[in-house]
Amino acid sequence: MKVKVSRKAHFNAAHRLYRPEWDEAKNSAVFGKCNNPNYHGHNYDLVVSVYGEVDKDTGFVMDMKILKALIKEKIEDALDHKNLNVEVPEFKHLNPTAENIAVVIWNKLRPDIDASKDLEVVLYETPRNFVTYNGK
Ligand SMILES: Nc1nc2c(c(=O)[nH]1)N=C([C@H](O)[C@H](O)COP(=O)(O)OP(=O)(O)OP(=O)(O)O)CN2
Ligand SMILES: [Zn+2]
Repeated sequence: MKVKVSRKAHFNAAHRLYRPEWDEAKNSAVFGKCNNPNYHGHNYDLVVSVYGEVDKDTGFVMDMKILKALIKEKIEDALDHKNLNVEVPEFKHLNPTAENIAVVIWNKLRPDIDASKDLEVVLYETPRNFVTYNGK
């Protein structure tokens, strides 16, 4: 029997969407207000889901206590109240779009989730804009 278990998390962070090799006119045309050189912030909501067999002895797919601690250590401590472009190494040369942030989060969590389980990350950049990544 397979079940999906999910844990919500939250962080806020600043970012700027731009490509340094493009001039200001092109960055402005493509990224609009998200290209503000003084950055801007979002309250990101995150849903991390693990899908797999329910263990017969524990009744768990994965212990939520462990998932909670993992998200805190690997994601919230690394991203919360940070300027993503300036302070988070993964975005030094990677545009911190919602898509790219979701992929970075998935890659940070994957090594600590049992290989027999599927991992999915849903990241809300605004209450109405959200992206999903499952490693495929
Ligand atoms: N495919 C993507 N498109 C956009 C991204 C992104 O990460 N991936 N990011 C942005 C901006 O950073 C930001 O999300 C602003 O988006 P916008 O739709 O303008 O949202 P609002 O601030 O108006 O807030 P809503 O609550 O969603 O209306 C843009 N595009
Ligand atoms: Zn933004």
